Amino acid sequence: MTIPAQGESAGDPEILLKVTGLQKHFPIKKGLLQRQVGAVHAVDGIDFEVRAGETLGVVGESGCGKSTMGRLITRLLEPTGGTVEFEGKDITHLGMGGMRPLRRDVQMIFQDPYSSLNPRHTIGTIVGAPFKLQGVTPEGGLKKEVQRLLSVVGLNPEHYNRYPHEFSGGQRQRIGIARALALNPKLVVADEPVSALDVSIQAQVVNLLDDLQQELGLTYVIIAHDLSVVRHVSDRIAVMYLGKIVELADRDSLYKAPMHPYTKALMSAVPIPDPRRKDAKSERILLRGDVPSPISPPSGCRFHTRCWKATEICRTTEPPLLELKPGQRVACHHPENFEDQAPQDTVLLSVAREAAELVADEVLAESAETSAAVAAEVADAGGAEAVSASTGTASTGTVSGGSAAADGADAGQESTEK
Ligand SMILES: Nc1ncnc2c1ncn2[C@@H]1O[C@H](COP(=O)(O)OP(=O)(O)OP(=O)(O)O)[C@@H](O)[C@H]1O
Repeated sequence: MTIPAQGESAGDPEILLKVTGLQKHFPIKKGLLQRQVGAVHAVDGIDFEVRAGETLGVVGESGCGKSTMGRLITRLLEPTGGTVEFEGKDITHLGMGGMRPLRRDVQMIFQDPYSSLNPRHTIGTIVGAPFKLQGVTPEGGLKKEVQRLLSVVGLNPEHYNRYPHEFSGGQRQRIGIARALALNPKLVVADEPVSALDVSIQAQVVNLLDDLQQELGLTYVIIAHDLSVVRHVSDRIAVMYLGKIVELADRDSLYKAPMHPYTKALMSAVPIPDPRRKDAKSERILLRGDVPSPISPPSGCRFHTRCWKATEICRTTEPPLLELKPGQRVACHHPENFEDQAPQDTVLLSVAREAAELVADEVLAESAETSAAVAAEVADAGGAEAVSASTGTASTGTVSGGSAAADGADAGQESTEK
């Protein structure tokens, strides 16, 4: 599968889904007259595209708006603002009739295989329901097609007449997948498809999704709260925080050199097995507190209340999502592994100083070292970016303000020189 570079033209046939300025504000109503007194800014202006045949992973902590985004792009929810285009057609406000053909092309797999299947229906009825709803009779008859779908997802077609409670969690999720595949969709949105399953079963279901993609040429948007699930299956990853996309990059760039501090924090929460580092002590970035309320999100950069790099500009000015490196978009004034976007702003906010206490010195040092290593690589490639990336190192040193970070920056410098 070849994926074209980012930023291609809007009419690109490779782009299956295009989302522009998408918003969902849930009104908060009070009193007898149910007057609107506020709104939950669940999704607050996001832009991205999904290319045919790719897997876009969407990650972020609970409450960041991932499920709402999934429901908006499958049109299970009506957006408050922005547009959704599917195969170049604006589907943002299509009514029931207009959506009918699209329901075949876009399917959703839900998180909870226990509650998403009707316990009173046999799996034959459940998997066959999409045909009935669309008024389609499959070639060879409904029963035969349902049995074929069951075997495609690795279930015994003879179990056609059994009920959901007779299956394990992993098997039930396979039933959900068979139902989603029934009408041969183009796009499948999977909302936390494995988080309700045992860890040992999770890999099986993720592998099944991967195999089905190869066989059927599916396009996926896979939503997960951490990076461990999407890591192996995604071509690109969007990181969401409080209703916004803060970083969107191809998988390898994101893992090699995350640019948003939030991405870095999410990544440090997932231990990555690396035999070369088996003796190294694993350091983690701890995020203080919960995601702030989406009813009144923080001003400027929404992550500034938990970020160890936050300065005044982060509190006052919202950073736009910019493509700072090819294939890597980030919304940050002081990105990791890259040139500082607001180098004049060096005084840390007090919240950032407190957050830095939670970020181990070793992490800050390692952060500086990675920045320098990336700078060296870019320099090897002969890009002018090298200069900026080393400035990024300096910025990490500035942020921590401590000697450890300065040492880290030095260590990084050393590794650049080597
Ligand atoms: N129907 C609704 N009415 C009001 N608020 C809602 C509604 N659905 C979601 N929200 C709120 O919108 C915000 C985003 O929720 P959403 O479920 O999209 O987040 P999420 O990142 O998917 O989290 P989780 O992984 O916990 O599902 C949350 O604060 C949630 O409480």
